[in-house]
Amino acid sequence: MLAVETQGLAKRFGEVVAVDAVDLQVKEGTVHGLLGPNGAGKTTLLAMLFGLVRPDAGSITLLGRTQSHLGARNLGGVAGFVDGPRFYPYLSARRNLELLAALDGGSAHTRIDEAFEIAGLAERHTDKVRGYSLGMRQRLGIAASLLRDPKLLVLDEPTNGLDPAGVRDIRALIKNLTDSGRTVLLSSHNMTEVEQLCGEVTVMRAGRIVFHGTMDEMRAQAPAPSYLLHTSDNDQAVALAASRPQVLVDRGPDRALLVHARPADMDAYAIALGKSDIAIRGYAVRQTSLENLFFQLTEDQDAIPADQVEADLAEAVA
Ligand SMILES: Nc1ncnc2c1ncn2[C@@H]1O[C@H](COP(=O)(O)OP(=O)(O)OP(=O)(O)O)[C@@H](O)[C@H]1O
Repeated sequence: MLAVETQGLAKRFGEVVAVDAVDLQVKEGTVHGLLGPNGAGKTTLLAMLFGLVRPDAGSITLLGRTQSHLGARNLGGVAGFVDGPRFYPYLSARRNLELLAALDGGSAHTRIDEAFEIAGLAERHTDKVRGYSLGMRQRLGIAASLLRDPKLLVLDEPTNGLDPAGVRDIRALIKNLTDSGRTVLLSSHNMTEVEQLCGEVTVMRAGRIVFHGTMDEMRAQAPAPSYLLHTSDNDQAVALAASRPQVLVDRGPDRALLVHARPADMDAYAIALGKSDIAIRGYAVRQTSLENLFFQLTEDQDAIPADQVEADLAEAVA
């Protein structure tokens, strides 16, 4: 059963094609990452799911109900936020949730205390939202979504702009929520975040889907990671790599070498450097293999169909 299914979904703003014939499939009970760089069309796609933006073409089915002409009216079981949650800053967090619960009706008001508890805001529920940090506002946004006891939670870049502690707290909160079997659709431009939280992923570029699959399928397609290496003798280090086809070495920034290699090949190369009396003075992962794949998928100049990208990657890996 699919929690979200779109078919041929499209939206353009004047000359800009924001979303282009997107078939998105999110399985029930999964945490699904919608990944893409700025401007890929994630927010527009999510706004269409909520009925906040009217599609030019295509259909949307949420929790088995087709939404194409119903707009925002038929969102039972669906909650979340697009483009950041919004609250009345001059009211307390509790008053904000009370107003939202009153709008939602039903049993929403009985979940207010629990929502504050889950979001880690129980101590601060009487504070005015004006005094909340960005991270607390994001958590309040998630608390507000929980009032609906949603089956499907849609979160648009919930860690955007947060400091490292804020990012950690939101990720921990999302992890907790997903343990309870909800479907979560999470948009992000951060590969590591999606890797940590999601089992499945859809990657968008310029309004189109360029990858869809499980994280394991993505890992299997990913190219080698890249490393920055500082050595005592770069010329000799480059010469040593010449006899190792699995290790590609370029000159990197700040007199570092940029090395592309699978971890086992990198280990063997590092050992060989030591045996040749070449000291390693610095060693850092520059991009993980998944980050490299993300850049490959999203940064090429010309639009390449998803099946072509996948075929190219499979060939490169083989
Ligand atoms: N209301 C609008 N009017 C005109 N253009 C828009 C509008 N909303 C989005 N766009 C354009 O549509 C494209 C997709 O934008 P969108 O915000 O959906 O991408 P995104 O992946 O969410 O990126 P970001 O992470 O920067 O929000 C961009 O080129 C954007 O400039």
